[in-house]
Amino acid sequence: MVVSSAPGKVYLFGEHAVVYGEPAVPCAIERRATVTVEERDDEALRVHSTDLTLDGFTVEYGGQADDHADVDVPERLVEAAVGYVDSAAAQARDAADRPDAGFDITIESEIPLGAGLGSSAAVVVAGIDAATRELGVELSSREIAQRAYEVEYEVQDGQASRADTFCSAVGGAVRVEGDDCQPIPDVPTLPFVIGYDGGAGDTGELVAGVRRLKEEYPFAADTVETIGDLVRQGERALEAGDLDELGRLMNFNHGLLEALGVSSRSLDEMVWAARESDALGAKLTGAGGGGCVVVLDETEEARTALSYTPGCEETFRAELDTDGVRVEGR
Ligand SMILES: Nc1ncnc2c1ncn2[C@@H]1O[C@H](COP(=O)(O)OP(=O)(O)OP(=O)(O)O)[C@@H](O)[C@H]1O
Ligand SMILES: C[C@@](O)(CCO)CC(=O)[O-]
Ligand SMILES: [Mg+2]
Repeated sequence: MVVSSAPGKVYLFGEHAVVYGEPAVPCAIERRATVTVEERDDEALRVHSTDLTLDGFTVEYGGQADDHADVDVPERLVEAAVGYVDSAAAQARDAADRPDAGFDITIESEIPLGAGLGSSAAVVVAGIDAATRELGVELSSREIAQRAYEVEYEVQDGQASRADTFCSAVGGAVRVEGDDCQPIPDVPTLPFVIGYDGGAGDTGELVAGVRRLKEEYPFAADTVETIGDLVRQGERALEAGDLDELGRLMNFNHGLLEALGVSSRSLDEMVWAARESDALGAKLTGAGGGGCVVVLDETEEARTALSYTPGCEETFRAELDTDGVRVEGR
């Protein structure tokens, strides 16, 4: 039995545009998905997730068994979850050259689902790490990132960047532009506050929506390029440790994401509440459509303002996590 964990992330800048080759800067946060993997005697896969909803679910298929046991959550959610886990298991079998290996997989995650904090990438990265180790193979974090990217690419219908998976695998703040993925050394302390509206967006659908908009309106394609310019400027601010400028650029980035149609009323309300509390900057994070905003604020004011915002269900501080994927136990 092997237990591995991997962090979720927020985007300082650049989500969506990164899918089209522009640079992006995601930062790993101290909220983790933990995946326990135990090899089985048969070829089946049994997936148990304790927190997909309050009650969780168990599903077993392949081999002898092919049933959905204790399914107390919508079938659609179970199918989406199984898509990622199934594909992560296939990557582990491939890496270990054990095409017939079966697994019992248990997922425990502190990362809200579909909320822009990279739950899918964290589950896949931790899952590949634990399953390969269980089969006696140790991959580097870059190899895990590559395989996890292949999973997201497959499940998101060929529309995924390397950003979430690379960030979750290596931890810290990273820069991703096309195939080029690099850790960013010496980042200043980034006082992140997260506001969560309790909702979710479907990453695959939101990415497809931006693609359609880009095809229909040339100025939407220009907006994507503008986000790339903004990210390059943001990288200079990050290097200089200029938090005021980072905040201004986050606000600008939110406006551009809003123009691309991936914000929502509750995300906008949280962004405005944070701005009015004099936070340095605020934007949605991840695919959007609902879920989380990330706020840069050194005080507790933004958090208080968010907690009084009708659409906001939960707030928390998010410290940068310098650890990527790691083994928690055997
Ligand atoms: N605890 C979990 N157990 C099982 N599957 C999970 C779990 N957490 C996430 N997933 C899988 O990841 C999917 C959510 O991924 P999606 O990419 O839509 O959102 P996200 O990764 O949370 O946000 P974003 O990609 O915007 O950062 C879920 O539908 C499910 O398939
Ligand atoms: C929207 C997106 O840019 C980030 C989702 O967290 C999609 C991706 O990079 O694959
Ligand atoms: Mg995701």
